[in-house]
Amino acid sequence: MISNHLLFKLASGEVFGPDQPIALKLLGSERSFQALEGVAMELEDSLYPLLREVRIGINPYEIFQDAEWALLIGAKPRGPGMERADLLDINGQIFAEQGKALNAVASRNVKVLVVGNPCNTNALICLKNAPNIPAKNFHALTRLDENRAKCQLALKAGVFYDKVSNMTIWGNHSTTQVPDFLNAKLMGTSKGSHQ
Ligand SMILES: NC(=O)C1=CN([C@@H]2O[C@H](COP(=O)(O)OP(=O)(O)OC[C@H]3O[C@@H](n4cnc5c(N)ncnc54)[C@H](O)[C@@H]3O)[C@@H](O)[C@H]2O)C=CC1
Ligand SMILES: O=C([O-])CC(=O)C(=O)O
Repeated sequence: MISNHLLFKLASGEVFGPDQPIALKLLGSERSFQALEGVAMELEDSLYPLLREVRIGINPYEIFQDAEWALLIGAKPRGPGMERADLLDINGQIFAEQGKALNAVASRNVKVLVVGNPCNTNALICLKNAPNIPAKNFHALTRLDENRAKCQLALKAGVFYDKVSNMTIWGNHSTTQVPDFLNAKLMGTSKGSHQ
């Protein structure tokens, strides 16, 4: 679901800008390969001026060859009653394998963004399996939590969310996370002193 949204933003230039041509190499699993073929056709049908190549496959050692950016999304999502940590057994292996493949064939300066949950732990697993890529190039997608906290404060205060600033989140993308709303500011004033 997430990839389907992101791919069309990447192809249209919304992510890397209107002057940056892009080659998309899409890694799927055996089970999802038919769906992947469909997505590739939709991308080709769209004739995006910046989209120079679409390639699909299920072997990370082929798909990650010379990659400059690796957006690691493909993984199992939570089911009802599950915590993100419950996905570790299933998804952890995926990111160990993908880390090894990145280490072997990607650009030495590849930027890696791990989205699949538990994203912080998976990012660490990926990093540990890719010792030849700088650790600073690995990120876990926790921006969602900052956005979420900003939106919740804005809704509560009845203001648009551009009026919320200084909102920080600490910790994992998980139930142990601490959104620091005490230091957040609403319309430039501290939340604590705002009426
Ligand atoms: N960090 C964050 O803020 C967020 C993270 N997530 C996580 O992102 C992941 C994807 O979520 P959705 O797109 O909603 O799931 P989805 O189930 O709609 O799509 C996942 C896709 O990954 C594919 N896949 C599974 N194993 C794979 C592998 N080894 N290699 C390549 N592809 C593989 C599946 O066939 C499926 O097409 C989940 O782990 C979810 O928990 C979801 C929302 C926010
Ligand atoms: O809740 C989930 O499992 C998906 C996710 O990470 C989020 O929306 O924060």
